[in-house]
Amino acid sequence: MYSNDMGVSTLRIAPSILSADFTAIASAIDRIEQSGADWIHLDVMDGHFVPNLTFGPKMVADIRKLTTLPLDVHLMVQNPDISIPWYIESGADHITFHSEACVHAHRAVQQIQAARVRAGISIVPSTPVAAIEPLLDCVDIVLVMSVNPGFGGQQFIPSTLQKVSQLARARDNAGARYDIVIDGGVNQGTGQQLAAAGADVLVSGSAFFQAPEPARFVQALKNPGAAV
Ligand SMILES: O=C(CO)[C@H](O)[C@H](O)COP(=O)(O)O
Ligand SMILES: [Fe+2]
Repeated sequence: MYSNDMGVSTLRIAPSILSADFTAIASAIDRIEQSGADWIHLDVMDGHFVPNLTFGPKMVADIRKLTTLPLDVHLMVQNPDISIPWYIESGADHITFHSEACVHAHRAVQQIQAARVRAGISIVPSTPVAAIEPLLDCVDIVLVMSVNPGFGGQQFIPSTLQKVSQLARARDNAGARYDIVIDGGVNQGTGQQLAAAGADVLVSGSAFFQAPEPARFVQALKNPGAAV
């Protein structure tokens, strides 16, 4: 559920800099900090796993110097085990990689956690939750893609909601501890549905950077249904 005993929202918001102006990254980080958001989501794309390229570990290290907010690195790269050490070194707090891109996913989770970084596993819209079931007792984050990865500003895929409920139920039944993070097409409408289904963290790129008042936007996502 997305509120605690005191009725305070426990939903966390992770703006993605994918929709920021990369020539003005410090001002984008400032916008995120001023908004009251919880994490900064950093989309690393390699042009192979997804048909787009973004940035690498230097950008993550440079952003690390600007903020103490948790840096949530989303690796959309083939064979992430090769590059995981680069992102550990660059100061990431969380490293999430794709199940579809990594043969030895369990080993990659151990590699990340051995560096005291939170480890996440992600699935694209066509991958079922069952594909990552053997990892659910050891990961810190499950990132469910609600669009096909590669680009911001796409439309939310509704079948994601069922995956979120399935993951929330599986966690309760097993006493596991992962955060359920949803990435792609999040806005106030889809955010409300995702919160009700059991999401813990909402990533928002285009909607966050288009919002005229980022702090108001973050509050509205955290408190679905409330007038803010
Ligand atoms: O991983 C991603 C794309 O692959 C981005 O994090 C995601 O798409 C966020 O952008 P938006 O909120 O505009 O959908
Ligand atoms: Fe992402």
